[in-house]
Amino acid sequence: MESKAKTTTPFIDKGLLQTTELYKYLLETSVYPREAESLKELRALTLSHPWAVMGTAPDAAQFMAFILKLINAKKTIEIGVFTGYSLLLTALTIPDDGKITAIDVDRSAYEMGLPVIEKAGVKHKINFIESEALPILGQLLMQPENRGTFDFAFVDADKVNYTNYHERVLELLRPGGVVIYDNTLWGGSVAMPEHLAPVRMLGTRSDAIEFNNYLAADARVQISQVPLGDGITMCRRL
Ligand SMILES: C[S@@+](CC[C@H](N)C(=O)[O-])C[C@H]1O[C@@H](n2cnc3c(N)ncnc32)[C@H](O)[C@@H]1O
Repeated sequence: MESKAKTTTPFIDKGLLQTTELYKYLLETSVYPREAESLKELRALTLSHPWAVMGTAPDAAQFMAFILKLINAKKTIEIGVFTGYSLLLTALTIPDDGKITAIDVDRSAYEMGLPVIEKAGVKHKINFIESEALPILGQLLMQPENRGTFDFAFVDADKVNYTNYHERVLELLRPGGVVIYDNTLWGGSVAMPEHLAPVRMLGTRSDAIEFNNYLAADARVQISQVPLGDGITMCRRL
């Protein structure tokens, strides 16, 4: 009888980030020494928020700044602002006449980081919209001047909607534009057997697994899964 066992593609194990020490080394050697003072301040301020863990990881953010510069991003959108670490990073990186449409249901967290953003002199680049993201994306798409005009998007909100965001963001991006999704490895739980994954992670774990498979099969984008922070997936619109 034919075996039903799942075949695995042979692979060479180059998984490097196996220890907390290695992650600390990466942060302390390459990330913190190059992190802007205002970003350090915002990160420190955010530690007093009960959901501080939600802030974008500085190593992933540093990579995001690299991409923003590489593609000369000027018109960007962010879904999921929280206290504004990734927002401030984007605002510091794009040119002075660049614009960020930033959407979050929670204005209070944004307001916590706002004094740091103001002090950094980049608030004029930000249009913060307090709302559920999907209706705003729908409104943006109704205006023809927005379609295919965004250089960059960062999506870091409710994972259950990532597929919905992807469909809309792709219509906003210009060809060659980039969207980055955060938390696509969800604490490593995507590769754990379900019974071993912490119960509190199960819902988002299955959202992330579904979304990762969906992106892997999406011929409209070039993708790269980058194991920085909590896992980010970079997609370039073809
Ligand atoms: C992981 S945090 C974002 C972290 C942020 N990028 C940073 O660097 O600190 C997720 C944010 O998404 C927001 N959010 C969750 N669901 C949302 C939705 N449906 N529409 C808009 N924002 C949402 C939450 O209020 C929260 O502030």
